[in-house]
Amino acid sequence: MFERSKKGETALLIQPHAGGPPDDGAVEEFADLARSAGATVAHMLTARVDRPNPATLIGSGKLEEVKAAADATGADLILVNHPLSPGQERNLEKALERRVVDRTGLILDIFAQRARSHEGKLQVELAQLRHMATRLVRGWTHLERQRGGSIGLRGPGETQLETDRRLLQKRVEQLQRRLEKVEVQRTQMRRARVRSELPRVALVGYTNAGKSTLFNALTGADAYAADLLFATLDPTVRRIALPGGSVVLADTVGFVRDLPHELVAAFRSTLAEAREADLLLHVIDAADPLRDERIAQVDAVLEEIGAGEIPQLLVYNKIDRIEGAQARHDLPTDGHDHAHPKAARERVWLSARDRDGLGLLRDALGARLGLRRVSGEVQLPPGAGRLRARLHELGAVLAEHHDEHGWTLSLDLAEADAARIVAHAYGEPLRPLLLEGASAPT
Ligand SMILES: Nc1nc2c(ncn2[C@@H]2O[C@H](COP(=O)(O)OP(=O)(O)OP(=O)(O)O)[C@@H](O)[C@H]2O)c(=O)[nH]1
Repeated sequence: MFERSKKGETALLIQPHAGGPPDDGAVEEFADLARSAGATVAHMLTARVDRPNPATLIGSGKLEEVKAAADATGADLILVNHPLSPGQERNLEKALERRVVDRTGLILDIFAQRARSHEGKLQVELAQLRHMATRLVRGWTHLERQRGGSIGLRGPGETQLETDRRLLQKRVEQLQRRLEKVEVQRTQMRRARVRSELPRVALVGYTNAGKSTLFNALTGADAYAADLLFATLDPTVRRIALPGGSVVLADTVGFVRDLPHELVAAFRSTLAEAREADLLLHVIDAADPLRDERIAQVDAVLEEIGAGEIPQLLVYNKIDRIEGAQARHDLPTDGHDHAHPKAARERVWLSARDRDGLGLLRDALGARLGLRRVSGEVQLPPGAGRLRARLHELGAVLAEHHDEHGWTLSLDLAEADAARIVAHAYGEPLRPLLLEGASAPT
């Protein structure tokens, strides 16, 4: 649905900052975002804005400097790492004679490129239209047409910009109705999963940390992973089998620092996967020099979406990129380190790409979720053929004996599977039989 520009645009980046020196991490992250949208970064400028200019955000001297740098580097797009009002955006475009896109516009563009599911596409289109609606005012210069640019205009942009507000409003309403329907379906699916009583685990983490790669490694699914930001836009949900039973694993959207509020709202149903999880697997790029900052930024977003209190297991991924690093499992430390309050959290160090350390993660997950195995003997009446077949399918049958009363089965299986199969599919009476003979958890 969303086409990438054939030829990458050349962008000049502006990093506004107040007081003190500019934050290098923020500048680098913004450059990553720009590249992720398909732009070539020609130049970066910082601009001190202690007292933001209401018309153009940056002062007139800086504006001249930006214009000169843009001319010298042949930049055809200006990206500003700060929210711009529609008026500021317009004034800057006029002064710089180039298209200007703010941070939210850039992130929306990336989301538009990466949306995979029907719901994800609807969510992005709605967020883009809302962002755009405020900019549809008289005097729009349509610079993008003359210059053939595309960042910030992909998705619905090309056609909707030329329509009037009434049409835009109609489309917004239509999208809202469709989304409501999809959200109802998603909620029903989630409820069904809750009823299945399986523990729910959600992968969260800074964008590009390796969530999709880990999801694929754990599920064997061939979901899309790319060395670009936001490869994951739509959560993929799968059941995975652990030694002590099954859990439901959800992949979620990659987080960035200061996720624009429009996007948090647009992705509320997607983010609900994280909010409603029993445990979060917080995936971290262990080789990222800014990894501690990233952890704090993800924690801040989790806090914002109401998932701040959900227990986490930290997964330090990409150990193959750290010399001498080996897969390992650090149990949570009891002593509370005040300088690093999060230092006490449980961690697993692994490489999702090389599938190194996955066993440690599976065991840690099982232990953390209290997954246990049960074993014992159970007698099945002759009519319980389906249950017997199901138990065989699960590999739960160690031995069996058949006589005129039916089957006597010697079983070993996950407690959750036992409870689920027996209680839900075949009626309560069989449950005590199985659990009576249960051995101590392994
Ligand atoms: N060296 C190395 N690279 C990895 C590892 N895991 C993932 N990657 C790479 O990191 C990049 C990002 O991986 P993804 O799985 O798409 O990351 P993500 O967290 O899902 O990204 P978003 O969707 O942007 O949030 C890809 O190029 C992966 O191949 C790893 O263990 N080692």
